[in-house]
This record gives sequence, structure tokens and C-alpha cells, in this order.
Amino acid sequence: MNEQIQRKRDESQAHSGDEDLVLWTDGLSKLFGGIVALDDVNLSVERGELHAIIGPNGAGKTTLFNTVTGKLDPSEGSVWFDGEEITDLPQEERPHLGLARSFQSNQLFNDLTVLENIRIVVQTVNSGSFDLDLLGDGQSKFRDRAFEHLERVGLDDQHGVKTTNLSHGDQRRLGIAIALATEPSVLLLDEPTSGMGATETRETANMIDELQAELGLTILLIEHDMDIVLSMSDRITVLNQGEILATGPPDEIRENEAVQNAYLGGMREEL
Ligand SMILES: Nc1ncnc2c1ncn2[C@@H]1O[C@H](COP(=O)(O)OP(=O)(O)OP(=O)(O)O)[C@@H](O)[C@H]1O
Repeated sequence: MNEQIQRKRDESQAHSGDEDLVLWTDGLSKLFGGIVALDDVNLSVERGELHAIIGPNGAGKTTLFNTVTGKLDPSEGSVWFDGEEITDLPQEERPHLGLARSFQSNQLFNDLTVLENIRIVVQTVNSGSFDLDLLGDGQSKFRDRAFEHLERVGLDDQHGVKTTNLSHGDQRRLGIAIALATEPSVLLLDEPTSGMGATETRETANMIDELQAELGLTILLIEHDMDIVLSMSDRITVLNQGEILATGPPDEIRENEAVQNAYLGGMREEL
């Protein structure tokens, strides 16, 4: 291992002793052919915070999520979770550590009901293997646990509805409930309010606030709605052209000149 890589490793491991940090990246880069989607990104997420990732279209927000969750391999750099390097850990093993991402609608079983979708995950988490047995004896405790997750996202009264018949907003809420069913400590939400009207957006924001407070979750959030970002976040990281422009609390980000310039013409008004 050359000296530079060893030094970086040592620095990353030094973070391992920092109890406040639950997730961080070190020199994370991702290239798609000639496109630099992420460029030497050092993200650090503190335990229990709601941390928003913002930035103009194409800034690298989704790519950052995809490399943190293992959907994509980084071109360079490392990802750390709870003091351990997870850069090479397969995507499907990360939820077992407590790192979960909201499920997308195309990951749901459309012909099963809302409750059945959650129960499969609850049972799988508890039995340690994929478990489709929804009728077996002794499964009622899983049903109760599944209901609790549905209550948290306000979908309990729709437990018998087939997923395919849910509204767009409710499918997104179900995606969050399924992620909760993996019992995460860190939850990644990629534009949870996209496609929602003003009322539904506010309700979803309140729900996320409650999840953070009641479950003590750390939440990493990609969100375009600046009102939500500025009012809810403990800290914000601003990405621009694959690089971190700034990280800090909302007031600091709002005043940051580089951030204002990056948003000029587009979202400056909203800041
Ligand atoms: N699979 C891919 N193949 C090629 N280029 C990609 C791929 N995924 C992302 N990119 C490119 O990488 C850059 C960052 O994209 P990314 O989707 O991460 O940005 P984003 O900030 O999430 O954007 P948006 O707000 O529009 O969703 C963009 O230039 C995008 O075109």
C-alpha cells in the first residue's frame, strides 16, 4: 500500500474513535466514463442528526446515496459506518448493520397488501432468512410489529389495500415503513416528498421529524424543497458538480456565499 493511501486509511480510522460520527466517507469519488459524479467527498454524519444533502440537478446527490448504500462501487475512497469500513460490504448486508434506505415502489410486491409487504420484511429480519410464510403459527407478533411500523407512517388504516392501489404518496410512505422494518439506526431518504402536493409534503415532513425524535434515528435526506430542508435539518451538506461546497447548520448555509453563487439564477430566492 503506498504512503498516501496508508495515511488516508489512518485518518479514517482516527474517526473510528469519534463516538459522535455514525457515518462518514473519505475521499469518495465516482466516475461514469468521463463524468465526475463525485469528487473527493468527505461527508460526515453525526449520530441522531437530520442531515440534508442538497445541490443543483446533477450535483451527485443520488450517486452519493448509491455509493454509501453499496448500490454502486466508488471509483476511489472509502465509506465508514459505526467505526467500521464498509466500502466493500455487499449492498444487501448493509441493512443488517443498521443502514437502511427507503424502498422504491418498484421494490414492493404489488399483488400483496400493505401489511403483507411489511410482514415479509419483519419476519425476514427476525428469522434471518427470506420468509414468505404469512399464515404460519406464531406469526402474530410479527403482525403486531408490522402494524407498529404502519402506524408510524400513518398507513395502518390501509393495511388491507394492495400496494398497487396505493396513491403515489402512500407508496412512498410504505417504502419508508419497510425501511423501518429493518430496524435501522441510520435511514437514507431520497426525495421523500417528490410528486406530493403542499399538504402531503408538510405531513411527510412532520412524520420524518417524529421518526427522528421518537426512534432516535439518524436521517440522511435528499430533498429539493428548501422550506423543508431549512426548517428541519440539523445540518446541511451542499454538493455542486460532485464536490462538497459547504456543510453546516441551516443559518450558516443560508449565508454562505459559495452556496448562494451555486444557486444563482436557480434556487437563490429559496435560500
Ligand atoms: N449510471 C450513470 N451513468 C452515467 N452517468 C451517470 C449515472 N448516474 C449519474 N450520472 C451522472 O452523474 C452526475 C451526478 O448525477 P446524480 O444523479 O448523482 O445527481 P443528483 O444531484 O442526484 O441530480 P438530481 O437532483 O437531478 O437527481 C450527473 O452528471 C449524471 O448525469
